Amino acid sequence: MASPATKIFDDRRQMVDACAAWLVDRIAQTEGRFALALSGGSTPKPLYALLATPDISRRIPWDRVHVFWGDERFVPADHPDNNARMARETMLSHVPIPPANIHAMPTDGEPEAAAAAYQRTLQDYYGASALDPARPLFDVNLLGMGDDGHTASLFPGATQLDETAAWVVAVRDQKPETRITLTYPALASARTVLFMVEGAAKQPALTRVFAGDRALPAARVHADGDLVWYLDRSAAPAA
Ligand SMILES: O=C1O[C@H](COP(=O)(O)O)[C@@H](O)[C@H](O)[C@H]1O
Repeated sequence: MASPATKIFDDRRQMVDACAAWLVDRIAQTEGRFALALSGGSTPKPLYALLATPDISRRIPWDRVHVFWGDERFVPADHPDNNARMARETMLSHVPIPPANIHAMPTDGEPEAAAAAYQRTLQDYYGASALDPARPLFDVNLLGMGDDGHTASLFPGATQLDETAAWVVAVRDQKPETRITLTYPALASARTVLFMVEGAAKQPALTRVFAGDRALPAARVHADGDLVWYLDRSAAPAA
């Protein structure tokens, strides 16, 4: 990876504060609809909770914000592992976002059909079935990274890493649950891709990602616009 923009914070609190402030500004500076792709897992929870606090939430024009997900565990919407449930509980149910602006991944029926349905949702929003790098799908795509270097539900060695046509695919070979994930072309279609990574457990993988080790899925993410890493000091790559 060629010199990613990296911001390193002393701790998680500082990282989350900075990320929220940046996001609020970015939404304010954007005219019309604002498409925000969310990640799941544990890392973004404090960010979502902060965005829902009255002081921050009132500065966000929620009626203009549309939320999507980069990936989802294929479990019922009320399951504790459901990424959209986490975002609803920490943020979306506490802010005045119109329900029609919440575009969760479906998790019923067959995973492949659900992935195809979500691709149609994205294409309807985008207004085209082919991505144009000059007109990104997302204003901001928030991503996380697992200890093994996975991002969204793109895991090391998975066949989905090679997908170049579909925007959304099913991931059947991960345990314990099947997943749905955006593919690299869709993840890249963003004015800003912002990774948030925290904790010493991620430092070894992050060191490899920053060294350009393409075996780790996070290392292969590009952005049509900017790609930025927000890290806490314990996750920061070894020099
Ligand atoms: O499984 C997932 O893991 C990654 C990283 O999660 P974290 O708990 O280590 O923060 C997350 O970005 C992804 O959305 C999620 O489905």
